[in-house]
Amino acid sequence: MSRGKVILSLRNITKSFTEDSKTLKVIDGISVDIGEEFVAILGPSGCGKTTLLRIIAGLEKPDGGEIIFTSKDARIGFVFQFPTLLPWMSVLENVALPLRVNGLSWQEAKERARKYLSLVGLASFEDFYPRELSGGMRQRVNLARALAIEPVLLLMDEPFSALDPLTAESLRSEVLDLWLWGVTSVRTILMVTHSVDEAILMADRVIVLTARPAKIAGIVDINLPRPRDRRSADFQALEDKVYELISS
Ligand SMILES: Nc1ncnc2c1ncn2[C@@H]1O[C@H](COP(=O)(O)OP(=O)(O)OP(=O)(O)O)[C@@H](O)[C@H]1O
Repeated sequence: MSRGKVILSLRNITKSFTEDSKTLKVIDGISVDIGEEFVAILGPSGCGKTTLLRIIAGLEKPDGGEIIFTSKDARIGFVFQFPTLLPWMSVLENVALPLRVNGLSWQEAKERARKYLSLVGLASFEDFYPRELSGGMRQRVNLARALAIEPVLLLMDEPFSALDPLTAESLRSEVLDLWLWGVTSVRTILMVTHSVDEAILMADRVIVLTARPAKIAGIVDINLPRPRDRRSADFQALEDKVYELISS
């Protein structure tokens, strides 16, 4: 059961890729309702997690099935594993550019960009260039750029996996705080991860996918209060449950 009102329904999504006349079935009938919640998607390497996110984002077309956005405003933000910033543009311009493309004037776009840079703690770095920033700061810019389009749904594809452990940990709690405090437009987060720990630490529900072609192996509800304690017996019991599904 999704939490809050359903904002996105996936109905029997299927997808294959054909290369050199060989067909690779990647997604094999995924159906799930997603509400106003934080959902983590876990699954073996190469099972089709990124493909599923790309299908939801409209970057890839499914072969079959339906994606239904119930909200009239279906704006989607996307945070990739590696920040895709333009090296010749400043931090401010990188965040402002998609807004400009969406029809805002440069002045409006820059004002909005400043707001989101400040939310991710980069207010004083707007004139820096991507090469002058650490990996964690670049990922913050990436996040600000995704948030600045004021999406209802935020898709994140392994957003913390290229960062050192300490930076990853602080960015995880910042993302969670921004979402929990409701200071952005984001109501729903869908995050692909390889980490069971990260999924249970952050999400309301964890969707476990099977090996390719991906089907849903099971969905685990994470009803732990936040901030969560990794050392608690409840956390560890949930880890066991998720690992069981992964190896089933
Ligand atoms: N555009 C494409 N053309 C052909 N094959 C593709 C394409 N995109 C993905 N694939 C293949 O589909 C399969 C699933 O890829 P996908 O990136 O969705 O998996 P993943 O679960 O996100 O992987 P990982 O955990 O390693 O990040 C892989 O075998 C990949 O090589």
